[in-house]
Amino acid sequence: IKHPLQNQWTLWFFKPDRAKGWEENQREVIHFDTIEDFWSTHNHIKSASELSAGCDYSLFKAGIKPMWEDPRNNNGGRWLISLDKKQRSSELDNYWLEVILCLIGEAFEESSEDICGAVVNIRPKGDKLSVWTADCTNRDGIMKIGQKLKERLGIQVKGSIVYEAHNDSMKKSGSVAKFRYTV
Ligand SMILES: CN(C)c1nc(=O)c2c([nH]1)N([C@@H]1O[C@H](COP(=O)(O)OP(=O)(O)O)[C@@H](O)[C@H]1O)CN2C
Repeated sequence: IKHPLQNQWTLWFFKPDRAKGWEENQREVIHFDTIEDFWSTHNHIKSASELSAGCDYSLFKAGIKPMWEDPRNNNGGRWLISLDKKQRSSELDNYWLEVILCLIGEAFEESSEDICGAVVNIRPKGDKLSVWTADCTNRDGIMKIGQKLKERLGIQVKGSIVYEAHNDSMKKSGSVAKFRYTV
């Protein structure tokens, strides 16, 4: 038999097509809930670093859409890890896999309840990884998740990851939303 995961997950792919709306460009790729099905998916789709500019992968708990407006997301926020251009070839794919393994492996213990999903954005100005949580006021849970992410990704630099509320990201002027927490 296959080894069941604690949660069911849906992988989404975003490809920017100006002829369609943002939401229409989010496509469900596959749904999985066993370790074996995760690995077979992971091994047969393009790696994040092979995607073209403007594309995203999103891995969210089944039933949660990878967008601010989903009821499970709209009071939440995201831990944001911004990479510089040269990290695409050296670290992006390893970081993305590690983030996925934290999610499906429930690495955040009791704070795993707050996890909604994770996103990787492939962008010319620098790729981004984010982990979305359900409640931007749950400081303890958010800090536990941030600490664990830094530890698992081996990120040493203080202040290198920031937590933004989706409400701030939605309204951001320019490219930087103000952040609520950092580790
Ligand atoms: C339901 N809905 C429309 C909607 N719902 C959403 O949840 C949502 C959007 N729209 N997003 C749109 O993409 C632009 C780029 O953000 P980016 O995160 O790709 O980052 P870049 O600026 O391309 O680096 C955002 O400015 C926003 O327009 C982003 N986003 C998450």
